[in-house]
Amino acid sequence: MYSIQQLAGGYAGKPVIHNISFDIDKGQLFGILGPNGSGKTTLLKMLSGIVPASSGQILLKGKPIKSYGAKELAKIIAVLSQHSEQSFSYTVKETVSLGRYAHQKGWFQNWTDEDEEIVQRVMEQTGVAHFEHHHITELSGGERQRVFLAQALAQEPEILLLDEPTNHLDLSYQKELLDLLLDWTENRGLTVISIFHDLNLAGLYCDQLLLLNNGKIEKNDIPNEVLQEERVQTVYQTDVKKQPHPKVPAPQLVLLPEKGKERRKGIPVVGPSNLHFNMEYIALKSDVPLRSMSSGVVGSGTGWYQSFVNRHVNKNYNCDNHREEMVAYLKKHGFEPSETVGMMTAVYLEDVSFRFYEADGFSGLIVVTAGVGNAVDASLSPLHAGSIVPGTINTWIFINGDLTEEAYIQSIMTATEAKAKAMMDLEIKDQVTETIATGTSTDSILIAATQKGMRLDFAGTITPLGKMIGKGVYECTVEAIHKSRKRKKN
Ligand SMILES: Nc1ncnc2c1ncn2[C@@H]1O[C@H](COP(=O)(O)OP(=O)(O)OP(=O)(O)O)[C@@H](O)[C@H]1O
Repeated sequence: MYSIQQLAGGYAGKPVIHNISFDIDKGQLFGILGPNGSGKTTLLKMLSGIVPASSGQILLKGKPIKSYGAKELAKIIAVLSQHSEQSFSYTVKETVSLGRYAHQKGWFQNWTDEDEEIVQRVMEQTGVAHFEHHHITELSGGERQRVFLAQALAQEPEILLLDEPTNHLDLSYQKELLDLLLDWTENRGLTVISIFHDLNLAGLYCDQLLLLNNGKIEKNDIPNEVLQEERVQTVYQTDVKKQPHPKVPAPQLVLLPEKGKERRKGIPVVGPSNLHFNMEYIALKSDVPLRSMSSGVVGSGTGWYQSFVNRHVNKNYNCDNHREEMVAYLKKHGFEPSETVGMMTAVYLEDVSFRFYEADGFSGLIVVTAGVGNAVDASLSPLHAGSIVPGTINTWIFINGDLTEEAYIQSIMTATEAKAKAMMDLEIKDQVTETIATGTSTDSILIAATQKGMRLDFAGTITPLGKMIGKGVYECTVEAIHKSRKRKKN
C-alpha cells in the first residue's frame, strides 16, 4: 500500500524525520511508537501528504504521493487527528456526513441514498447514532472522538491514519474502537496506520510496529520483537518488565516504579513468627505482599498475596462451588480474598511440620501438612477409577529472596521430587496399585517470595535454593506424615 523510501523531512529549518525506509501492506494494522518528540505525528503528516518530503519519497499504491490531487487523496486516505477541533457547531450527523465530501460532485448537491446509508451505518458502528441530532459541542471528549472516527469511516477510505485514537476513550471504548479497526482491516481490507502511546494496546492489536527514536527507525517488526524489555527501556529511558498476556499471545509491558517510591524501608523477612495456628486453619500473614505461584483453591496461578491460609475441612466436605464457599470462609475469618491464597485439607492441623532454613544470603520457611490416605503412584494413575478419598499433601515454600521465573518453576519441580522421595523412603503405598506412591491425587503447592534481597536465578536440585527446598520439603513431608500416622495409630 505504502512504500517509504529514504524519507526525510520536517518543518522549515527543523528536520525531524531522517532517511527512513519501510513498507506497509494492505490490510495491516500498523502501529507507530516512540517517545514524545520522536517524530510520530510528523511521519503521519508526511504519510497523509500534509508535510512534504525534503528528500526520498512516499509511494502510495505505487505512485508518488505528491502526484495525487487533494480530492483524489481524500478518497484513499482518511485522517483522524489527535485534537480534532471544529469551530462550527454542527450536529453529530452533519459532522459525520462531512466525511462523504470527497465522494460528492458539488457541495452536497447530490446527496444519494448510498451516502445516507453509509453515514447511518458508520454512526451505528461507532455507537454515536443515538445522539445524531446533538451538537458536537455538547459531547464528551470520548463521544466526540467516536464522531470523528465515524466521519473518517464515512469517507470509505482504503487507508485510515490515526493519531492516538484511544486518547480520550475509556477502557471499554478503547477496546471497542480497536476491535472495530481490527475487524475493518481483517474483513474489509482497510489499512490502519496509528500512533500509539500505550505500548500494550499496540502490542495487543497491531500486526506490525515501527518504533521511532529521534526521527529514525529503532525497530520495525512484529510486536513481540519490537517490544523487547531492553529496547523499550533504552528508547523510553524507563524501567519496564515484559510479561505475556494471560489470555492471548501478545507482549505486555509493565512499568517498574522507582526504588525510592517503595513505602517500606529495609528487606522484609518471612519466618515462623508470621505463622498463626488454630484448630480451623494455619495462616501465614506477611508484612509485605509476596509474589506467589500456587495451585490454591483461591489465589491460584501467579500473583501478589499477603495472606496464606491452609484450612481444615471435614472428611465429608462436599460443596458444589467450593471456590465460592472458600471466599466466603476467608471473608468471615477476616482475610481479604483478593490478597489471600487459600487451600483446604482434611488433615489435622496439629500434624503440621514447619522449619526455617538459612543459607548464604537468603532464607526460607517450609510448611507441610500431609495426609496420605489418597496416595497415588503417578506412573500408574490410569488404574484409578477417579474417586477422591481424603488425604492431601499441602506444601508451602516461602523464600526471602528475589526469584526469577525459572526459579519459581524449578522450585515446584524440586519440591515435587523431594516429596516423592519422602513417600518412597516411608514406603507409602498406592492402595489401588500396591506400588510406592509419588504423592496424593489432590496435593497443592505454593511458592511465595519477597522478591527482595539476593537474586536467585535457579532452583534446580543442586543450586543453593534447590538444595534448601529439596532438603526442607523432604524433612517436613517426612515429619508431617509421621505425625499423622502416629495419630492414626493412637
Ligand atoms: N509545526 C511544527 N513546526 C516546527 N516544529 C514542529 C512542528 N510540529 C512539531 N515540531 C517539532 O518536531 C519534533 C517532532 O514532533 P512530533 O509531533 O512529530 O513528535 P511526536 O513523536 O508525535 O511527539 P508526541 O509524542 O509528543 O506527540 C518536535 O521536536 C516538535 O517540536
